[in-house]
Amino acid sequence: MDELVLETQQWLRQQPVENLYVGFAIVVFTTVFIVLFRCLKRSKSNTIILAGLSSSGKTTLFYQLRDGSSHQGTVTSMEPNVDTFVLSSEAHKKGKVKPVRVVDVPGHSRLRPKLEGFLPQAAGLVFVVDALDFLPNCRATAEYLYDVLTMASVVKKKIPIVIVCNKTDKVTAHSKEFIRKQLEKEIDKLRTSRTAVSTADITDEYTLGIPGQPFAFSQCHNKVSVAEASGLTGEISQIEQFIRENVKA
Ligand SMILES: Nc1nc2c(ncn2[C@@H]2O[C@H](COP(=O)(O)OP(=O)(O)OP(=O)(O)O)[C@@H](O)[C@H]2O)c(=O)[nH]1
Ligand SMILES: [Mg+2]
Repeated sequence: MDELVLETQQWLRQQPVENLYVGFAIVVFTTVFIVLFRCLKRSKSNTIILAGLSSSGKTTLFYQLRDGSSHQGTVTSMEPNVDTFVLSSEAHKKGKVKPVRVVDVPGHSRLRPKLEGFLPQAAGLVFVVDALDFLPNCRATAEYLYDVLTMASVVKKKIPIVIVCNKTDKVTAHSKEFIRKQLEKEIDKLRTSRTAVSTADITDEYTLGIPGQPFAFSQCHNKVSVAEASGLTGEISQIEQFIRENVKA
């Protein structure tokens, strides 16, 4: 060890002083660059998006995440709710807790296009499904989810998605396994009909799954998981876990 230090010192003495300055400058620049790059990367990726059909419970979940209460009596949202806050469940934690920027995109079909504007900054997307009133909305839910899964930024950035079966406080709510299977079946049907129409004119639409195999969420390039929650009673731990996995503290 000592020999190595001596050899290094000798070698350094033999070098022209300019070389040493240049070497030192390179080390400093690289360090600054790495630190800046990390800061920029981090500051970009604390956005979590809530999307899903109207009435699925996004705004209720938004308030539950922020305030720990459901603010009884939400109405259909006409504008996205955007706020940056420390999750209510983490507010008591001492030390540094990273705030999360949560965007609640209204489910009304005319307001849905606003989703695309938020996607480039998204660290994760929570797709909220009404597990109570699921069957009549199954097709519409699958269509919206299909659109989300084939959006260019979701595919290219591999944005992780959690499908949240909400309203599980009611006994008649469907299980997450049932909802997952129904959505996979419905997306499988959509895949066949949509690729038949599109091939030529829609260029930025990505095809889903593996051709010739029934569609499953596990075939997506981004991580797609399924969870349960109740925005009304505050059972949102699975959503909080998803947020913490994707917005590092
Ligand atoms: N039982 C039950 N009802 C819920 C739950 N979450 C929301 N609701 C009810 O569902 C209705 C719609 O909730 P919102 O949060 O306004 O739905 P949204 O997804 O924001 O709807 P848009 O703003 O139209 O896109 C409200 O009457 C809520 O009280 C839940 O976990 N359980
Ligand atoms: Mg709303």
